[in-house]
Amino acid sequence: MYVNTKDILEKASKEFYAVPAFNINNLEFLIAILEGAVEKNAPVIIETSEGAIKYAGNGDPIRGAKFFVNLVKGYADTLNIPVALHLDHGKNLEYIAAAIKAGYSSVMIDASHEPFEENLKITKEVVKWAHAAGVSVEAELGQLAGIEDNVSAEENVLVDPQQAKIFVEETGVDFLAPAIGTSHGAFKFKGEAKLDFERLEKVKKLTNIPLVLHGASSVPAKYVELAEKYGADLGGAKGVPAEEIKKCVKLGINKVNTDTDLRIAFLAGLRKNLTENVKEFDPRKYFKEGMQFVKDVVMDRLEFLGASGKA
Ligand SMILES: O=C(COP(=O)(O)O)N(O)CCCOP(=O)(O)O
Ligand SMILES: [Zn+2]
Repeated sequence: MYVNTKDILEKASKEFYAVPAFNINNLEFLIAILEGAVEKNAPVIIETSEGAIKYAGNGDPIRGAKFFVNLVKGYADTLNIPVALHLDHGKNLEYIAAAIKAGYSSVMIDASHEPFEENLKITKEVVKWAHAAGVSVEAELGQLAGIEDNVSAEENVLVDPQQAKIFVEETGVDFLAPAIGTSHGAFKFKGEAKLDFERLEKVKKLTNIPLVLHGASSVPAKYVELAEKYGADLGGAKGVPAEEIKKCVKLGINKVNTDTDLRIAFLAGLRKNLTENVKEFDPRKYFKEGMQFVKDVVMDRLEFLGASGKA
């Protein structure tokens, strides 16, 4: 069933587990994610960035947002697990408006690149707007480095826990993404993973709302190696070890953003399938292996985050 993200996350926050938020850009990832969540009897959050909405709507935010609401809501309403649809890294008010209007469960207003006061002001506005439409809101404090399509920043700026307390009180935001050292994409960390657990613990104590971990892909070696075996070049790919993510969940992370892991798993399956079936030209066949690998990553993540059986 199609639900509000806040309902999923408040339950997770109370019971100290986390729910993965998986990014999609197409039908195949959505099917693989939802079927994995059904198999694990788990709640799941589907999220689309502005880049995904632009891609699905061929540049038109209203078309792209409506496309995803109809696709996700249509599929979710036939299932007995809670499914929410979230706008990830909303920066452009046109996209945020399109998502709210189309019927997204929640939106992220990402004004983390702005000075604190400006981020607070913009977030407060969006919260008023979204809440009036029954839509919950995520915001970000501090900045993640790293690069994905539309989401990039030069360097990490870690969250200030005292600022987080003021920010949550003043804006009424429903869940918060504190930057604690992760980064987007497949090439995280120069050396060893370094997450600021102390800072995270302080933010949870001072805000007491569901928290979000961005840049949380683990970049599993098995899929990197398989993709490279069939011609990909992912040299130096490195993610967040699962154990570090589990520690973050214990300290109050309840939404875990995962995009890169699905991309690499799908890439490995697609490259393998196309190489081994040179005569195949039916996408319903040559996408299957990549979809299965995505489903495997989804089920593994639901398990280790403690979301399995929580539907
Ligand atoms: O936090 C994450 C994903 O982190 P990951 O790269 O570690 O999976 N996200 O918010 C996903 C951002 C995707 O943006 P785009 O569609 O523009 O490429
Ligand atoms: Zn992110």
